[in-house]
Amino acid sequence: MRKAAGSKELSRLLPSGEFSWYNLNKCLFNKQKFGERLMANEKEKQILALIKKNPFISQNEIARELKLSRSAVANYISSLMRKGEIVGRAYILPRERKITCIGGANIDQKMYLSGNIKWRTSNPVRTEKSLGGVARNIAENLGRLGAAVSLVTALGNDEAGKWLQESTGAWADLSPVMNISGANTGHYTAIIDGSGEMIVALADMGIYDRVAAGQLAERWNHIGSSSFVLLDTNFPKDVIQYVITRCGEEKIPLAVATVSVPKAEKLPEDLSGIKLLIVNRDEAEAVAKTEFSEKNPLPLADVLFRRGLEKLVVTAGEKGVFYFDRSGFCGHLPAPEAEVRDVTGAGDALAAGVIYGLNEGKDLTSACQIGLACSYLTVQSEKTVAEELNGELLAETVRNLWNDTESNMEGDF
Ligand SMILES: Nc1ncnc2c1ncn2[C@@H]1O[C@H](COP(=O)(O)OP(=O)(O)O)[C@@H](O)[C@H]1O
Ligand SMILES: O=c1[nH]cc([C@@H]2O[C@H](COP(=O)(O)O)[C@@H](O)[C@H]2O)c(=O)[nH]1
Repeated sequence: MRKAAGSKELSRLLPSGEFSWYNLNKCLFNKQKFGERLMANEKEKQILALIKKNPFISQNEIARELKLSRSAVANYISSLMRKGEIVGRAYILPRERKITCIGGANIDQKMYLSGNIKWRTSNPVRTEKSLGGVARNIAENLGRLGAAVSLVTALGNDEAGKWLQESTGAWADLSPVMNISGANTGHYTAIIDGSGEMIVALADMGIYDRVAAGQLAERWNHIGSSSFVLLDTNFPKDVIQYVITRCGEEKIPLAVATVSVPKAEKLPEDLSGIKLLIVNRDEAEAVAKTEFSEKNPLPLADVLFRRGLEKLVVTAGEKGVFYFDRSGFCGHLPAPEAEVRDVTGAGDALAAGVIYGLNEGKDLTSACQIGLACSYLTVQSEKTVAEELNGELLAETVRNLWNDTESNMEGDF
């Protein structure tokens, strides 16, 4: 028989399977220690189960799941390593240069009037269908530019979901898509007047309310290895909060595009964790609860920086973009004059271009020029994402539009 173990040695013996009567008897002399040990064993078992399920799980994730502090998790893991229950760590690969877009994928139905709308009577229109959804549009734009991109969205098991899956699969990795049974894929209906401007749009997107933070957590292996994440505000508030918190904790650059005024209001008070917020003027006012003035937009930017935001891009239709960095740098670039056919998707194209530029290491001014070039191509197309967009056309458009312009227009209001 083994030599009697002291209480310290005992703690090493207990979980390793060598649980003899002798050891147990010794334990009974120290009931309190034994009780603590059992609790520790329970936690260690739970930690082991989580690691078996996901060998890449981080200590922060374990801590969150088991409601422990990260340092307590670290202690349990050291103990498990000493006992040989964990023999080493999974290799952590460098972040891939992959952009993950999280949010909506819809079918867009656009009704084109030949002139102005006449209310309370029927108006003749021409109807077109195309693929939409802010996160999906941004993913397709990025894919067309040649970026490695993936899309985390929610699709119904219907014809629309099938169409979205088949067509967007050409531009983005759709392996993290969530299929929601019994829900209709999102639909967006817009009425466009004779000048290409949207008069009103209707969003039938109840499917996004079925998305829960747990579904994002299950996909975090995929999301967490991205070099940039884009989140739109289609999903519920707690899902938005979850992505912002995790990207902040794990220092993953996160851009948020706000979708619409009602959906912009889902953003939390604390914006730390967001590297870049892309909003139009109305959405900017809704998030900041402050008036946006083109002559002096700094007070609005300042409100958002005080809430933890790092960079802000405000799109202003034909007036172009206003951009700001918490460091105090800011600028304005007008939109290139274009023959507008349909503005749908122009904001998403702009967001895609800015994210593409930042992911390529460009400064904010150059990234905004890339964004404006993308939206310039989009407003001239009836499609929500310009079909002719590719890396070469973008480079040529940027050269043609910005070659003779001073690119750094700091403080120019
Ligand atoms: N009438 C227009 N003429 C030229 N460019 C436009 C026009 N409308 C929009 N754009 C371009 O699309 C971008 C986004 O448009 P905006 O209307 O601000 O956003 P959203 O479509 O998201 O509401 C603008 O910054 C601009 O570059
Ligand atoms: O509540 C929403 N409204 C609209 C969209 C999408 O927004 C796009 C239009 O973008 P923009 O605002 O840039 O025109 C459309 O493809 C539409 O499907 C969305 O995802 N969620």
